[in-house]
Amino acid sequence: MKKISLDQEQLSLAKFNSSGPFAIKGIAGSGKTTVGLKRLQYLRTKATSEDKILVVTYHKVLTDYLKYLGDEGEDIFEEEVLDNQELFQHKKEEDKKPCGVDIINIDKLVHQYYSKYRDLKKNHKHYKSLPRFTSPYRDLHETFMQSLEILKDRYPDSKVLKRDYNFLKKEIDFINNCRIVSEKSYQIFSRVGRNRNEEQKYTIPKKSQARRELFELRREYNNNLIIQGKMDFPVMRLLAIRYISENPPMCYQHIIIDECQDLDRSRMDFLKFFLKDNNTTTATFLYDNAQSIYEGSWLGNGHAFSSLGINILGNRSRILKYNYRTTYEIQSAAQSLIKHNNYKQEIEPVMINKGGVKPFLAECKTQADHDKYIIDTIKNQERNLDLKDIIVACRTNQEAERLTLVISDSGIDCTHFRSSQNNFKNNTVRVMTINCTKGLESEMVILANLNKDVIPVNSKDPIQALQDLRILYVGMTRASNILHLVSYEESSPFIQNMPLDSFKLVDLEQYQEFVLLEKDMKQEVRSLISQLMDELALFEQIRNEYRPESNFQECFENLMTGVINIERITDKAEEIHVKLDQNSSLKNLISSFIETCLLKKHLAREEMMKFSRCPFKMESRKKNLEKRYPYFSEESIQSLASIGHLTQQNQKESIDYSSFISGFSKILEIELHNIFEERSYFDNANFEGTKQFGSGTYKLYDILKYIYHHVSGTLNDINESLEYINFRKQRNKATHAHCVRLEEYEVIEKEMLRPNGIIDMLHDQLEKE
Ligand SMILES: Nc1ncnc2c1ncn2[C@@H]1O[C@H](COP(=O)(O)OP(=O)(O)OP(=O)(O)O)[C@@H](O)[C@H]1O
Repeated sequence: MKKISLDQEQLSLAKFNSSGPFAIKGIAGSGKTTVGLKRLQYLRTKATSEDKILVVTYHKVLTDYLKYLGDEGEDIFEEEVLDNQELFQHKKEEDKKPCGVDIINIDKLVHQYYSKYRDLKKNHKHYKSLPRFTSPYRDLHETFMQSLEILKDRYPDSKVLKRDYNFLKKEIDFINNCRIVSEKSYQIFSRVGRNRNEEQKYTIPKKSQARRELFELRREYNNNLIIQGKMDFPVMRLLAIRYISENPPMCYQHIIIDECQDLDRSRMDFLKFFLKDNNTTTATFLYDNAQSIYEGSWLGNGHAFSSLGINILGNRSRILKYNYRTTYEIQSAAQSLIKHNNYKQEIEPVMINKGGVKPFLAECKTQADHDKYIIDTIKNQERNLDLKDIIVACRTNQEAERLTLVISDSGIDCTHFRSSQNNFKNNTVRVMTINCTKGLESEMVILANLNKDVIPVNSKDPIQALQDLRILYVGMTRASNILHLVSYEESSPFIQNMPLDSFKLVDLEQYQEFVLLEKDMKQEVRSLISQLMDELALFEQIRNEYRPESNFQECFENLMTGVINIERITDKAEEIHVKLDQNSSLKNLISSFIETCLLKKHLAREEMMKFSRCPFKMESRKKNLEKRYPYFSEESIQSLASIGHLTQQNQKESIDYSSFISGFSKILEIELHNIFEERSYFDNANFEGTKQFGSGTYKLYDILKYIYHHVSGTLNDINESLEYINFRKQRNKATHAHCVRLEEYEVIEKEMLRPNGIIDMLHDQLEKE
């Protein structure tokens, strides 16, 4: 498991040391759960052995995931937790044993107390037949319809009671979930988050006869359930609360609640009973309203903590806005989903440093094509990813069940993750509903069955549509590197509303072509691409490392301008290498550069050309390139165009590799030189300079992208090169956020040179040799 070094803000939140409630709001991937885990570690080392800590999540799957992270990740953090916090001054020296921790999902906890209530009432004339668990849908539906009939007899002219089952049941659940216990409160209750204009017909006016009838329906239904020995979740929670309000439960010194935007009022109220009543207890709330996916969500629908009697003031409410998880491209697509479907996000995310490939959109014709695409995609990744790094998620459990069978039948190990025990250690593909992916993450996520009328289930119901939009947003933001969106017949309107450039559209025929290639061949192509990337990263690296020394500039420029073909590059490099002092780290860099060049030459010659394709003729190719790269010099355009031309002509024959490389090198030479020129801006350390530098790297990046695309012409899944991702890692911030300050850029640079960075890897490699 990777080591994490928390940023300053995260660390200060993990070690926030005053008692009382404390809220951390943050965008998807900003490290809320990570901070929660660190905070748990911190509180644990500080609390006494009599204390207990409760960690609560909404979903069982997330609970299992946290337990897994807790087990695996005893030392996932780089930093030591500091001592001396006032909060723990009461801790005695001799009491060093760690306190106990309960990690549980909220509904399991509710069920425990409901069971106690059931035991207590086993001889009560009305409550004696309470069931152990919730009843099947069929039974609940039956009781509901009976209760509705009673109400219809009572109010024969009622309009609201003529609404369909889903509408009415949702409203009754809403009343129960919000713990609205009198008709008077219901009459004046505002349903935050509903847009009145568009959803007039879905809102029920305040102080109306309709609300009276609905409230009576709720009473009738709740009573009938209990009398008939049936149970649903909202009523179960009310009974559990009734129990703990009369029989105080075992209390906790600290409570951490992850994803608490999903909790409705009854769950939040329930949890409040578990906090010890003393002046050293803490409650940490971790949440993100953009990921609120349930209608009854309390915070998620805009209610304030104060409405729960919880006061979170001043620096007790903090925001995390740096996205550490996803790539720039995935985050942009998720933002575009939100923007183009008219939803406004509370916190504007800031990308930290990751670049990758756009999400793949595969719009298949039939369900069979859809399933095949998913299977091929998984098989295709087998060499690069473990199966457990892949999540396949869809809207419903029924579809998840079906996909699990289909994927298993193709010989891939795969498990349906849901409410039963979920083992995160097993190396199998994880199939689940998108709701269950909440709080999880994975290298690769395949969102399946994104069809019209599946998501949103009912686009005419704006509340449902908003929930489903957030569900899709949650699903998309689970992917750390690769995201596939797959549909068949007709895609979800959410996707149709997004601009096409948010995705990389999959040409299904070409995809098949790649899938059919031999595994070894694929691997070679990947390795070739990554070597090219390495080499370019190295140029950059050398330049960055020796920026302050003027003689380096000369040396570097010699290296660059002397480039005509690969032999010349290596010769020049060797020349410099000989001249350098034995201890110079530049010497090592150049050694590895030479190694890379030679290796590249060896591997690239044959394979590179096999996979190059370019569909244009020379002149149209040039025009196209000019349009695409308006800031490129004429010479660069000419060279790029001839590379394409050359490679196309030589596609099937043995090729003149050195001409290819000379074109390629020419571009590098020109564009890197341009960047060099911009160094004066960079040295001025002002805003403009950074911007200019940003555009400089952008040029280089675009060349890379072009070459990458070119080399991997037929490969639609251009996601396999880790090096590619690494190389781009530090670029996005300067490229896309035009207002990055120089200091920030320097932080990024340091990050590039951090331990285990590219330089270290090269040194290690050399040492091994
Ligand atoms: N300071 C950091 N440095 C590097 N990686 C980090 C840092 N903070 C968090 N991460 C990583 O970012 C990813 C997302 O973190 P985490 O799951 O805690 O975010 P989250 O805010 O809970 O996300 P979500 O709300 O989407 O579930 C994890 O892989 C985590 O290891």
